[in-house]
Amino acid sequence: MSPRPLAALLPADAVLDPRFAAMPIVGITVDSRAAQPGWLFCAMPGIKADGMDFAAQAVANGAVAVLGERAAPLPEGIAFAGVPNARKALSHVAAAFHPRQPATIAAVTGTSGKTSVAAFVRQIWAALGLPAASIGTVGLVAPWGETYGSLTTPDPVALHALLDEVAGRGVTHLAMEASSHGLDQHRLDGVRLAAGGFTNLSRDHLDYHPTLEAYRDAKLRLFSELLPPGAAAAIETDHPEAQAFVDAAAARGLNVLTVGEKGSGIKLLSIDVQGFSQGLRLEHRGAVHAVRLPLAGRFQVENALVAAGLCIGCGAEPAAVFAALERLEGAKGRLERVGAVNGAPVFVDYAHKPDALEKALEALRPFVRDRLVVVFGCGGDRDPGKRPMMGAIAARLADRVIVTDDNPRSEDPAAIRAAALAAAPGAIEIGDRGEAIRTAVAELRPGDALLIAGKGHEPGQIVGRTVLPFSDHEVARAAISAAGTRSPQATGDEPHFLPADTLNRDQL
Ligand SMILES: CC(=O)N[C@H]1[C@@H](OP(=O)(O)OP(=O)(O)OC[C@H]2O[C@@H](n3ccc(=O)[nH]c3=O)[C@H](O)[C@@H]2O)O[C@H](CO)[C@@H](O)[C@@H]1O[C@H](C)C(=O)N[C@@H](C)C(=O)N[C@H](CCC(=O)O)C(=O)O
Ligand SMILES: Nc1ncnc2c1ncn2[C@@H]1O[C@H](COP(=O)(O)OP(=O)(O)OP(=O)(O)O)[C@@H](O)[C@H]1O
Ligand SMILES: N[C@H](CCC[C@H](N)C(=O)O)C(=O)O
Ligand SMILES: [Mg+2]
Repeated sequence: MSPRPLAALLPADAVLDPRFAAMPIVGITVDSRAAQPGWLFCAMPGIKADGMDFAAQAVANGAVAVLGERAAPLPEGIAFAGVPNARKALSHVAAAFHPRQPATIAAVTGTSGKTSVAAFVRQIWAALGLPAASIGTVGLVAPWGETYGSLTTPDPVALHALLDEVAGRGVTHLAMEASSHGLDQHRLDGVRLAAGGFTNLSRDHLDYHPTLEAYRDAKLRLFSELLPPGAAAAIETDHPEAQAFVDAAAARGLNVLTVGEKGSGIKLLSIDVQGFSQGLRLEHRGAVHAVRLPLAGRFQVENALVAAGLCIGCGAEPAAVFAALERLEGAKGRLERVGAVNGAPVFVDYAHKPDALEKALEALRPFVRDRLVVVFGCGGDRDPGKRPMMGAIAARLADRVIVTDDNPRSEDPAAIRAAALAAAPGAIEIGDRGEAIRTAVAELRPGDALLIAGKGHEPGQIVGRTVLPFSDHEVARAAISAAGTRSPQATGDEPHFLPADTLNRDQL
């Protein structure tokens, strides 16, 4: 990056000694360990630490300026920029340092469905011939390839570097996920948003947010503070929590488009389940559109409509948007069929919270003649209240439950499993996730279906501080081929318990 004068990077409420206004800044960071000569170190008051305590280390590494909420002793010649809110200021600085952004950016929030909606919005735009990308839990997905990132909403420095890069490479349309952490920590405050979407709200992240209300308020920020008046808001209105989002959006002067059975922007008139596809009748501005959505599960209808609403809200032609829904592909690891044993399909899914697990199991039930089997676990260092709830949902909605490890992180994996097992009578326990998947696959009979939930696209398993390479896809595929070679009657791909004429094999 070319150097920028320090004053040009700072928000209007920053206080800076004018001597330093023209100081050239060649890089920015929030991590003292990453600071380099000529950089600005932004000291964040964190959850575990206060970044200002590391200002001296940043300076020792070459930082020439420090931004923060409180002054700390700094050597002569080092600039200090005082700001009232360091996280807000960081977003401003990052956006000023990496100035390019795609012209049209849509952000989606909600407890479940963000990754799916972001993928769908990107696919719809691409189908309309627009250079489109998405940023979220599965990383950056761009016309030239995919780059995995670790956060759903990257921190502002990483986020704006990415926005600048994709805009520079010709992307004009970008869909991104707005996580509650990201909204709460002002990670998106520097993003120029054209539209915002809301899917649903249920229990999640209560290890971080003190209450469900605080969690909801973080998500509301997208509509009440971040989207500029006149921007579009696509809101799924079939959930009771939706009203608060509609009210916030209306109060902000947004162009609200509600979607769903109760929606008035895109009204869902009917759903006709056709194998793993769904025939939808939709009403938009008085016209009725018939759409064959090539995805299973009621929840994917919700996601597809929010995505359509975002694209229409950003100016796309409605009929072309509805036509594009017919070619949507599910996001990686979201109710993704990875193969079949004895005709029993095996799905990898990212449900790691109660509502998502419930929706994923409900989505598969219509396709099961004998047993619905689920393998799942719960993440360590995350809201422990989710564990018994997920155990109870699995026991209620599946016929065979295997409780295994997800990402134990710093916790004792056996204690995490015990919390889920306590609410799941009849469940069996197999801690080793690979072994749990192999056991479930080996037992599959005609008429069964298997859901492997919780890790979706994740390429590793976090145990302690180590990330061990692990992929549900790879383990499941290996187990399926091992079962296939053992079982003479295995047919490979046909889930023969479904009427053949209702099948859409591409999506199975
Ligand atoms: C809980 C959480 O959100 N933490 C985020 C937060 O870190 P923090 O406030 O805890 O940082 P801290 O450890 O207290 O340190 C304070 C500051 O001192 C700095 N520091 C620290 C040590 C040092 O030697 N030198 C130094 O400069 C740190 O860089 C930091 O800026 O701010 C950091 C950037 O400023 C984020 O990288 C970090 O995300 C961590 C890695 C994380 O795991 N976040 C997850 C929970 C998260 O954000 N998840 C959401 C939701 C996912 C979803 O459900 O979809 C996401 O968007 O991914
Ligand atoms: N609209 C929805 N309602 C309920 N459950 C959903 C919905 N969409 C997806 N799910 C379930 O939640 C899981 C995660 O979906 P997705 O990755 O699209 O959501 P997300 O909001 O990005 O989640 P995360 O915050 O964990 O990244 C899916 O695998 C599926 O089980
Ligand atoms: N972004 C989510 C991902 C959870 C994934 C799940 N596999 C788990 O580890 O709980 C989180 O950090 O809470
Ligand atoms: Mg996500």
